Amino acid sequence: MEINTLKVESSLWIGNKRYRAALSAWYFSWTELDKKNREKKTVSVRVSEVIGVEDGRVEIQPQKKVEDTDRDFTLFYVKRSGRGSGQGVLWSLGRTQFSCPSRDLRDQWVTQVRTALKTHSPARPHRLLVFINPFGGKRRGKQIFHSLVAPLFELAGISSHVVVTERANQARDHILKKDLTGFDGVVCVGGDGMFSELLHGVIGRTQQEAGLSEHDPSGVLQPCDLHIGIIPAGSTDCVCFATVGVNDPVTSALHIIIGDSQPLDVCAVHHQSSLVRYSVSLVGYGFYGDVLAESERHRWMGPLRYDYSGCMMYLCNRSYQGTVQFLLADPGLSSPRDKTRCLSGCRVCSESTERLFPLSDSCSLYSDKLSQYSDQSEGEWMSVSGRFKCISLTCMSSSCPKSPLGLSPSAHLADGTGDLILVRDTNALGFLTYLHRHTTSQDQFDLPFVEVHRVKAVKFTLPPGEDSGEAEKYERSEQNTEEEEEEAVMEHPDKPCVHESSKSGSLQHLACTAKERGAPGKRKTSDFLCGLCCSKPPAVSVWNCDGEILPHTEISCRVHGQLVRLYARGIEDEARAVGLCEDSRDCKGKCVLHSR
Ligand SMILES: CCCCCCCCCCCCC/C=C/[C@@H](O)[C@H](CO)NC(=O)CCCCCCCCCCCCCCC
Ligand SMILES: Nc1ncnc2c1ncn2[C@@H]1O[C@H](COP(=O)(O)OP(=O)(O)OP(=O)(O)O)[C@@H](O)[C@H]1O
Ligand SMILES: [Ca+2]
Repeated sequence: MEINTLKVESSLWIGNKRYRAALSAWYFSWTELDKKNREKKTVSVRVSEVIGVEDGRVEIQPQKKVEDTDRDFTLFYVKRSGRGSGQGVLWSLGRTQFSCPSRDLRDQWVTQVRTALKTHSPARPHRLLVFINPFGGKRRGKQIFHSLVAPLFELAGISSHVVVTERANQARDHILKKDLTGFDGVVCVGGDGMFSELLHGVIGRTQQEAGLSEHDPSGVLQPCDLHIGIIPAGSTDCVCFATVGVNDPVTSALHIIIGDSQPLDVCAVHHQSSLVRYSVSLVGYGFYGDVLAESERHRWMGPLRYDYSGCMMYLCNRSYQGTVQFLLADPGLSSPRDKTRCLSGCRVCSESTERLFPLSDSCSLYSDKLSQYSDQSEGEWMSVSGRFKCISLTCMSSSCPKSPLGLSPSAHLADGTGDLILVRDTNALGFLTYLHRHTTSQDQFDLPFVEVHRVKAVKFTLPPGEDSGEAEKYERSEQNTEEEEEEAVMEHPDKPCVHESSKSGSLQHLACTAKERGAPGKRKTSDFLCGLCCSKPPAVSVWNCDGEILPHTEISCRVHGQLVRLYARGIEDEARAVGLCEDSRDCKGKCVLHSR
């Protein structure tokens, strides 16, 4: 065996085939040799993607089995196994058992691989704090963690402290208040709601420790060092999907183990001078707010509640008035319609890191954390007023299984901006076309009633005279439906349904009079839709903030570039990962991911 600081090399056997194996700072590779010592196929594994090495012949799936033979060792590593249902690459645990000519050589290989991991893959977590929501998604969080993730963490030598939550906000409060010494990161097993708890905990804790207030709408926030990992086990899993490209627990566990690090923009939502919530995905008013509010009444349906409520709210054909003001991002850097995708190693995001943290270097990324806003001129505020089907602000693409390219397919995970999508009032067919384009590769912004802007900040105000009775008012108007309906029948039996008289209402099948609809108590199930839609539609909607309803209508939002870091690497371009596409921008559309 040849050993020097950078290279280890020897002959090894896999089954009855002979190989020349080599370990360098970057790769562990093995090349098959024929009887005449001619080289055949080579397999290379990046050292950064080695999960672990064990003495003997070891299996961990479906159960751990160890055959402690003297001359063997087993290498575990990341194996790319196709594209799954998303845009990214599914990872699984690769395993190869090597036989050495002597025990001594076996021990040297094991020691050298472990040394290479420590030296050349130093950002891996050693200790993690894991929160499992036993009720998220299909209620499989505990099973997913214990059967799929824990064995991988154990193999990689990661110790995890597991908290199975007993109430909402327990994970957030734990991070805000408990001693976190020794933890390299926090992990949630659940959906976007659980991620949001960790996000609020980590940002809040970091600001507390830095002595900064979260309430100043124009204040600077301290970027967070504690990494967040997501093991997807929720209903939408949008954050996982948009940052990894698939929602697969094993893929996410492997990204956590190898210590991948993906910075993420965060939007802070304020009402007057207080912080309301943070968002990384959707801050949405109108349709998406209504869908969420409606879905909360049907939690028992599980993940299907969104489809059901989506159909209901679509049929209600509502729109809302308001004024949206926004601060444009530098159009010279990128555009929401430039047809690019933010992929692993994205140039726009890397250049943003340099711009946001100008004095940073690889050793101290946040050495000048607060300088990011010092030279930033605010720019000019633009304003758009009118009636909207929906208003969406998204800091990332917000791709998810329902919409594989997302709300804004060219949005960037870490460029310090968000995409503001304004969908003006239109007829039902127009809005259906807009929604449907989220499920195909057709451009959803190429519609006359849709506009999209890349922004740094947004403000929303209601029309003058429309008092901002806030979200409770919306709730009341929804709850009072039955009483109001009863009154309508008694007082105005022939009053037409709002859709019948509505200018844009193409939902003629819903047109009916109050008398035809009948009093709520006597209504047939088939009348339910009319009950939902034909009561006086609320003049004010609610804001959906990453799946939570906000308690205020008039809000201001500001994007904080790269405020948190996830154990992820962005969406891997499969072609690039296997060496077909070296540059995500220069593949000339030949690879699958850039052919859109
Ligand atoms: C004709 C088919 C149209 C399909 C349209 C699909 C559009 C899908 C767009 C998904 C956008 C997800 C944005 C991410 C939001 C997350 O931060 C948040 C937290 O998890 N999720 C939700 O708020 C949960 C929000 C979930 C929204 C689901 C909306 C479903 C709409 C279905 C409309 C069907 C109309 C059919 C008419 C006959
Ligand atoms: N033990 C618990 N009991 C009740 N609620 C909880 C508990 N633990 C966490 N929660 C809350 O449940 C909400 C939903 O959880 P989660 O995001 O994991 O699953 P989900 O139903 O799939 O939601 P999403 O649609 O956001 O993906 C979260 O907002 C979280 O605060
Ligand atoms: Ca962004």
